[in-house]
Amino acid sequence: MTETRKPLIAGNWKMNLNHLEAIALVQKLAFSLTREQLEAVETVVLPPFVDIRSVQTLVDGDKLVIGFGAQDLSAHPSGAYTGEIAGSMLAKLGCSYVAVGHSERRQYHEEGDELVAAKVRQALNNGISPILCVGEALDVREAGDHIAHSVSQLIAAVDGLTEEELAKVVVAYEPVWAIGTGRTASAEDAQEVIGALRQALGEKFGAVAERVRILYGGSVKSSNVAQIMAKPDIDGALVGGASLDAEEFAKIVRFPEHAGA
Ligand SMILES: O=C(CO)COP(=O)(O)O
Repeated sequence: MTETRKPLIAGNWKMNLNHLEAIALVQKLAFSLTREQLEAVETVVLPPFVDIRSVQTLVDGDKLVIGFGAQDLSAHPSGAYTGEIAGSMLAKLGCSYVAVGHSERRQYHEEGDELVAAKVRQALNNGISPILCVGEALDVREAGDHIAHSVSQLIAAVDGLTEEELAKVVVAYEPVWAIGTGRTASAEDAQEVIGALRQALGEKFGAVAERVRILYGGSVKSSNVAQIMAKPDIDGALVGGASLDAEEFAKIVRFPEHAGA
């Protein structure tokens, strides 16, 4: 974390919580966090598509300083793509962010680098910041190729963007072996890869790389977030399981207050 990039804590709910449960969670979150805390740390939820309209109504109605977005979007602008959701539809709902290239999409829906790049393009074309997820599986890490693998996923997805577009991208380093396993990467391991990601962006795009926020994701909890956030290149967290509990998620957002952690 550095003074120049605002910390971002985003909760990826995955396929959990219906729209009523979504309202309840966001309300609890709003009660648990002060305006100062929400202004110090940008706080975002990524609910399932069907919850977004309800979350939008609550956030707008109560003027909450909580952002929201989606977990995926179509690579196409509109048309005969049954079951898909266009970036323009998400923009109309007030989404500020959309996760792109999450390892669960790459793994279970066979999303490759080309498709991920097209989704990044669609997000930016609609004024939405993609949260671009990259990260290696266990076999890749054991082979010592985790940096090359993650850098390659990143560069493939941002190739061709302008500096101005890149500045709107949020990157999330999520090692697959740390997702939902309770096995968090050490803060040093996360910094190693995230530092390399920023360096690769710097080599390709120049100084704008210093403005790109790069998050860590994988078993982040209130008990480990402060150590992770203490690293210079880590600007926030993409939180899965722990974001489904309002009190725990609020504790994560309050990481600057975790004394001496
Ligand atoms: O995949 C993740 C967030 O996108 C991380 O999930 P967990 O926090 O449940 O490990």
